[in-house]
Amino acid sequence: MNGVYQLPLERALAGSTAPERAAPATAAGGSPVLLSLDRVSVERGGNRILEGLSLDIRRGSITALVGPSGIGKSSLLATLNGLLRPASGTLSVDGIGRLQTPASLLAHRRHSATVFQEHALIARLSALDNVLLGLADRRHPLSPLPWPRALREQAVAALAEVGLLAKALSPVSRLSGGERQRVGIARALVREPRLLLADEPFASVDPALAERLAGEFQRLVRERALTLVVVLHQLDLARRLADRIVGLADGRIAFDGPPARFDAQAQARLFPLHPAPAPGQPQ
Ligand SMILES: Nc1ncnc2c1ncn2[C@@H]1O[C@H](COP(=O)(O)OP(=O)(O)OP(=O)(O)O)[C@@H](O)[C@H]1O
Repeated sequence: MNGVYQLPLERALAGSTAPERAAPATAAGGSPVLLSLDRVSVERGGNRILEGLSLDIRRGSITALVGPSGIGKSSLLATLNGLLRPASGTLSVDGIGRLQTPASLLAHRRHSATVFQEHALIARLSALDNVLLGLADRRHPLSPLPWPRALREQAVAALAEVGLLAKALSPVSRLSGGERQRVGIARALVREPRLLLADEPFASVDPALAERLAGEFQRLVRERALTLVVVLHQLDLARRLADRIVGLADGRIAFDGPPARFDAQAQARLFPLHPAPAPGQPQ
């Protein structure tokens, strides 16, 4: 019998398996820096796409990365995750230092998790098994054994956290778009990351659900003392969700400030081909 079906779901329902929460983060402005980019340049396919980016990301903050399609937002996210090595410049992480050695990269990646636009789930596997994949680096890659009980309980707790416990054993192919996105979020949360990266996490859900999920991200950041960097195309949502907006244009940071300062002019500078709508018009 697959170990999945022996799960102590009742315990999770009673909340007894929920991991201990860290203390809530303090206000973003006064929090220590978690991650620091110093004159980072990034190349893809031999082309330089980001040039000399310097950026401090504070603990407990929510940063929205915005900018035209193809400008390098996903590449910047992959750089923050340590998946993409800068062509020049340095990335430093609190408690680890400069990410220069394989060991420092591994330590950073262990504390990071990414939510992807297309969920990157395996449709034939259950929601629970997909969440467990988020813990793939916590056991031997060739292990033929069922997942250890402690990891399965962690996965159940992560599904409970996003309100999907009832669908834990359903194949992902039978879940709605919003439910799949929740599985993707649970798969990131199960890693108990301190840095959560999200690449257009609301791209395939309707506007009402996007609002709700954005609210859940805010709650998770607050309750789990997470730091969130999220790539968003929906600018209105970026304004409501984030406490800081970083806009990319021409390979550089063209805007960096609170949502209140991301006005129509700032928006028009980032998106010159798409003039800002008149006040009251949808974006
Ligand atoms: N694996 C890759 N190999 C080569 N070039 C790539 C690769 N991935 C992305 N690029 C190129 O790097 C540039 C930046 O891409 P990236 O996906 O980071 O942009 P983006 O701002 O996230 O775009 P979008 O908003 O459309 O998702 C683009 O010109 C893209 O074609």
